[in-house]
Amino acid sequence: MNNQNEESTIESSATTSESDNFGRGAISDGKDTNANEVPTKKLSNSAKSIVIYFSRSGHTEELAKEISETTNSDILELQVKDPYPSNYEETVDRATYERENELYPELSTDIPDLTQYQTVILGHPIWAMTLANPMVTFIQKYEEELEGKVITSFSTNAGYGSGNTFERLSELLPQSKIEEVYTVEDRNAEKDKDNLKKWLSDL
Ligand SMILES: Cc1cc2nc3c(=O)[nH]c(=O)nc-3n(C[C@H](O)[C@H](O)[C@H](O)COP(=O)(O)O)c2cc1C
Repeated sequence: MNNQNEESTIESSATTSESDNFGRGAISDGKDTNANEVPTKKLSNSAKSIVIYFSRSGHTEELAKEISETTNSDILELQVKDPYPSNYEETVDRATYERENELYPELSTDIPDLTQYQTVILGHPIWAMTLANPMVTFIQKYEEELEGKVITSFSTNAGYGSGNTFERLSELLPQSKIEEVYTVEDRNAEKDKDNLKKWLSDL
């Protein structure tokens, strides 16, 4: 099944209502990258790892903060210059157009010097069974800076898993060491702490 069909499957088969804010109902609620609030950023001189994430409706962001705290990693939230609409369907339409035309969105985030980090932990939602578009922008732009580093990713999804995340990371970052990825259905993140812990301990 190709990505487009997978995405359509999410759209048509999702059973969530807008009100529970998961899966198809995951509206951009003003608490994430579309907000006017200050983006998450904690950078130190000493950390050996950094969490760099994009989140549209807040689920990946929660996980990002937890992972950064647990691993004593620095943390940086990516924002796009032109925020995605709060409406889910409109976001899907825009994301599909961007992906199909390889017009990944411009970021507005200043990226720090990544030299000090041995490990870069990327966080993103799953869009069309792959990395959300803004993460592709980041990786393509900073491929050289990520060379030689250990790279892994965590993601939240609407129940369909991580898709081709690992393969896509390996393809985009051929000079990095890609570790096993972690993904969780957004509504189950709270219940999946044992798996998260295990994944982190294997890093
Ligand atoms: C444009 C778009 C495409 C999506 N495609 C998928 C998908 O292919 N598979 C899936 O399981 N979830 C998909 N989702 C659902 C999100 O991955 C899920 O709601 C995620 O938790 C959102 O993370 P966030 O709150 O950090 O933005 C999609 C959501 C959007 C907005």
